[in-house]
Amino acid sequence: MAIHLKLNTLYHCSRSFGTAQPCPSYFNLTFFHFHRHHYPFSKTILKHNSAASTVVSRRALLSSDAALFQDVGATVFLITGGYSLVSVFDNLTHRKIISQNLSRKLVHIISGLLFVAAWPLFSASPEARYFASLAPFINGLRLVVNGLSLATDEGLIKSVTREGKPKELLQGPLYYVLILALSSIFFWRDSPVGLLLLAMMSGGDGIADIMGRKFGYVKLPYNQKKSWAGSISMFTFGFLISMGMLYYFSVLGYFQFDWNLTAQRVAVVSFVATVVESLPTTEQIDDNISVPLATLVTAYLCM
Ligand SMILES: C/C(=C\COP(=O)(O)O)CCC[C@H](C)CCC[C@H](C)CCCC(C)C
Ligand SMILES: Nc1ccn([C@@H]2O[C@H](COP(=O)(O)OP(=O)(O)O)[C@@H](O)[C@H]2O)c(=O)n1
Repeated sequence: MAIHLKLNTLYHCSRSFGTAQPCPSYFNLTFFHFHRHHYPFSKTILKHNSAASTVVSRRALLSSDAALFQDVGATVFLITGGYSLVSVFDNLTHRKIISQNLSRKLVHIISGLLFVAAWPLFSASPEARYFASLAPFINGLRLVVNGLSLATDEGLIKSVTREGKPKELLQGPLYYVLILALSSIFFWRDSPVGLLLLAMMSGGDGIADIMGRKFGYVKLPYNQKKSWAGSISMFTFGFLISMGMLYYFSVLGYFQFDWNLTAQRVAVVSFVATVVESLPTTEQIDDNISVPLATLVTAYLCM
């Protein structure tokens, strides 16, 4: 009789615990399935395996608890951070230190980039991505409740809308947080596509607005509402932020890149996203949908 040890879910948590060790997903604890085969095995070996499996299962349970606490802590940090960010910019707008438009754009840039930068705080458990998505989903709920005027959070409305109308929360800001949530679920730390998508939406598109409003005297020939300064800024900063994000995650061990090839590919992705953002289609489709979509398709085709 042979013992065939089948571990249900084993996840190597190199980062979370500093050493590569088996770490099960906490909701999908490792269940040891013993399949008895008809091979001669002495009781001693059976006892040894049984004792060993008890040790491993205890360690697995401990590491799964640690992973759960780690993910809950990181989620609380993100949610708290999101609320704090909005209230800081509400304060700055209220005290007229910055304009409402600049406040919205800085929240647009900072929230998305810090959200992604915080992904390594989560454990290596398969469920970690869902915990991370809670922060944008909870903010989305907040945007819907205030956008439908079921509640009135003046600070939120002032710091993330153009004209201070609650209904505005149901457009750009809501699409934005939904893209954050979906990117963490479908791409997470497993694919550079999600990083590029958020770098272009948060960093590139956000900076295009700031630079375009400030220096956008020369308009684009095909779109009088957008300018060369805005688009060139989107391409340049979108590229740099994307490369910075890829470098950050590669230093943490999530990816390894051929940087020359990657730079060329990211340049193509940034260019396509910039062209899409410059098109006169904002009335039909929000930039917070068109830019991530263009980035996603181009990154899939060339990354
Ligand atoms: C203002 C925003 C989008 C509007 O975009 P646009 O219409 O100008 O193109 C961003 C809305 C952000 C949201 C209210 C808060 C999101 C917080 C995020 C999920 C978590 C950030 C955590 C970090 C540690 C600060
Ligand atoms: N490529 C771009 C993007 C924005 N902008 C400037 O930024 C303003 C807001 O751009 P937008 O309509 O894309 O703003 P959001 O939809 O991102 O909030 C535009 O009206 C332009 O003044 C630009 O000049 N060039």
